[in-house]
Amino acid sequence: MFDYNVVLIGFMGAGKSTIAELLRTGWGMERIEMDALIEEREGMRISKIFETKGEPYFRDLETELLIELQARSNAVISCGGGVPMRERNVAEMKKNGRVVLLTAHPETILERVKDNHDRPLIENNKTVEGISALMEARRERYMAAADLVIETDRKTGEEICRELVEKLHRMEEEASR
Ligand SMILES: Nc1ncnc2c1ncn2[C@@H]1O[C@H](COP(=O)(O)OP(=O)(O)O)[C@@H](O)[C@H]1O
Ligand SMILES: O=C(O)C1=C[C@@H](OP(=O)(O)O)[C@@H](O)[C@H](O)C1
Ligand SMILES: [Mg+2]
Repeated sequence: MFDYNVVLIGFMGAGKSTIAELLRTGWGMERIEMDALIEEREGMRISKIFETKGEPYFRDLETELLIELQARSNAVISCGGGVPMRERNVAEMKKNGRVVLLTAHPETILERVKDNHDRPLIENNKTVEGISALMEARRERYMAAADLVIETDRKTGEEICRELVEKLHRMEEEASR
């Protein structure tokens, strides 16, 4: 469908993994889930990697994986929420990808993540205030990395996918004019 990768970024719970799966099933794109690949290779859940090896170790794995993924195309790459915080990572994802930022308000995020316990960075402060603070700290880098921004509050996954595909096609048309 695309001759590049679609790279999904955004805060935890913005819907990156969900939208990647829908683009796989509904649009036939190959789905690459960075967190799942890292878990598989390390033989450990993300929370266990943070606990036993530390966050910097995990961040290095993310960078190595992104570099490796540049060999792909027409894949949807679902990043972990922290990936765009490293400038090097953003440079990598832009080499062969269009970067799509999914956003949602902290209240929506809290509702979506409250019953999941595999997000170590928010596990100890799962409140609107805690989520807002981390979101604010990340906003600037997220926006700087994005080629396209899609708000996800009160939209279904299918609606978000349709909007994403339409906007990317429109971007291509405009670029080719
Ligand atoms: N548009 C949406 N509307 C309602 N719930 C959603 C939506 N997108 C994702 N979710 C739910 O929110 C939770 C987190 O989504 P996920 O795709 O894992 O986010 P991310 O990968 O960005 O952390 C999941 O339970 C998912 O089913
Ligand atoms: O925002 C982050 O720093 C993280 C987000 C998580 O992925 P999701 O965004 O898919 O929850 C996961 O990579 C890890 O817990 C760190
Ligand atoms: Mg995810």
